[in-house]
Amino acid sequence: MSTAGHFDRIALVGFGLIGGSIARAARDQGLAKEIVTTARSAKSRARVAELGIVDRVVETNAEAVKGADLVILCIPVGACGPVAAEIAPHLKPGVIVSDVGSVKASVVKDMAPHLPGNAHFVPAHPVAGTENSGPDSGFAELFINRWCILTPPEGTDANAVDRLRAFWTALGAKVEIMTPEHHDLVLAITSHLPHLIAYTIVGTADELAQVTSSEVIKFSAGGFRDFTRIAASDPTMWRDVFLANKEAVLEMLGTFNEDLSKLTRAIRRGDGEALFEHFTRTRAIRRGIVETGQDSAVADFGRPHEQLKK
Ligand SMILES: NC(=O)C1=CN([C@@H]2O[C@H](COP(=O)(O)OP(=O)(O)OC[C@H]3O[C@@H](n4cnc5c(N)ncnc54)[C@H](O)[C@@H]3O)[C@@H](O)[C@H]2O)C=CC1
Ligand SMILES: O=C(O)C(=O)Cc1ccc(O)cc1
Repeated sequence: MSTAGHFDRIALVGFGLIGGSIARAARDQGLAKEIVTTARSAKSRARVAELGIVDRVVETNAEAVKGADLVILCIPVGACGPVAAEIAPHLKPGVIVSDVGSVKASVVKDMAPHLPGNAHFVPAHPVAGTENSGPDSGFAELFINRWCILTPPEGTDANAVDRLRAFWTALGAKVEIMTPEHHDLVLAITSHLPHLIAYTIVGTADELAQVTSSEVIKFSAGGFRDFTRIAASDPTMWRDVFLANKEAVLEMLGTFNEDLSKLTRAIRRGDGEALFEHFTRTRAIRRGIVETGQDSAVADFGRPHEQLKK
């Protein structure tokens, strides 16, 4: 089939938020003759079958990938290496193998050694998501107007990269290519550190002696409420992200702590000028994001398709 972004058989290993969203969008856009997915427990297989989005739901990853032209691992980054080893003997020659992990260098390092020479490995990260997980959490519009970053290792077949780019474009995403290392540095500051800060502050508020938990809930209308959404994100996924992107996160955390110390000092010294100057600069950054339409990734979760396109 030569239609851009189309594959005869797509195998999704993992049917959670991202796997389920890819399945819904690919089906809506007619991007595959057949979509197969893995669901490991009998309960989740029954649920995925009931949803009626994919053509087949199977128990093992080996069975899912057999005969597939595009295989996408939609599982926590820590599971990508072992799953690559598990599926390798069952891959069709010429298959494109990809993933959706939030960290890229570790996924490349963990997966690449297991994949056969006749498979094309094109790692990907759709920079789009929510705090929800599981088979019911996905939606077809998730990737519309969001970035999807591809990090193909040097020497990857250009045609395979083009085909995966066309696939993500057909799902509604804007595609950019960069190295895994650069991806991990950028995402450490734009995604991983914000999640760590949210996990920290919600935990801190929960442990306060002077303020009760019921007061925290009652008066959470300010910034705290936004942090609680992020801090509700999947624990397995985020444990793996911080273990896998350790170096870049620690580097960004060092800079963050220095900047936090500067603001702490300004508050202690009553330096209103320093605070005002800092807040003015950050307000301009937010306004720049809004003007270029980049804020929708945060603001649009859960909105119906028609609103998302506006
Ligand atoms: N949640 C988000 O907002 C985003 C997540 N990502 C990345 O997408 C990947 C998947 O995340 P979600 O879909 O959110 O998670 P999820 O928790 O909704 O789904 C993950 C699925 O993988 C399955 N799974 C785990 N280990 C497996 C294995 N060894 N074999 C087969 N299935 C296995 C789980 O049973 C579950 O169904 C992660 O690597 C994450 O970093 C990327 C962009 C956004
Ligand atoms: O829920 C949110 O605000 C997110 O930031 C979603 C998200 C989580 C992980 C990613 O790698 C990309 C996007």
